[in-house]
Amino acid sequence: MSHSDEPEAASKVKSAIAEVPLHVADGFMGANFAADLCSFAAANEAEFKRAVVTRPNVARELDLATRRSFTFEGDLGELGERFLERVRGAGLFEKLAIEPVENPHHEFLLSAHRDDDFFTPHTDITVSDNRSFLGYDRLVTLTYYAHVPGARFAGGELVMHGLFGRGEPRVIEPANDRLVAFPSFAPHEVRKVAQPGAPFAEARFALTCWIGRKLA
Ligand SMILES: O=C(O)CCC(=O)C(=O)O
Ligand SMILES: [Fe+2]
Repeated sequence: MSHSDEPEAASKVKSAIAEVPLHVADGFMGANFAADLCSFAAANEAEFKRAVVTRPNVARELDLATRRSFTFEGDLGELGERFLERVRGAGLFEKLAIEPVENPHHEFLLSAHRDDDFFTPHTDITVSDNRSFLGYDRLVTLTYYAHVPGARFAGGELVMHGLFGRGEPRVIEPANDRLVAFPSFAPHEVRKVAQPGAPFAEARFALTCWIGRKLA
């Protein structure tokens, strides 16, 4: 490559990384699974706790200015197995152009966003000072959305941001039975949900599954 090619080559790299890969699959699990997930969440309402955040040197912290929602960190039982079975056959690493990992680690989080809940822009990775907290490096984030028919909520869109503030934000509705997959390093946010007075059972439920590589 001649010296004069460099500026153009550099700008290609920058535009290539401004938009990160994203895969959206509607009807990913089927209506029965979505309904089962909503029933499971409703039956376990008492086990949902205020969501926490991780930051350098702090493994878990309540920070309601950054993240406001409720999360269930217990065992999902057969729902987790059903989900993973479908994920394994879906070629999601390939769809995101990420090298698949042998024997990956999976982590689940079931969340409920209710009235006024949100998650400000963030990435799902841990680096340097907080890398050891999880015991694995997150590579792929999956979010699967479910809510009961007629759930009264507005907002709650997932917004994918370009890297370094570049590119156009991509706005994805949390449609029932929709899967969204993206590299865990991608900045994203959950816009505020509005559902004044709605019961827990009508929350915007999301099953997040992180797939990653175990730390050596
Ligand atoms: O619920 C969503 O749409 C995404 C949640 C999220 O970003 C997370 O749990 O890290
Ligand atoms: Fe996230």
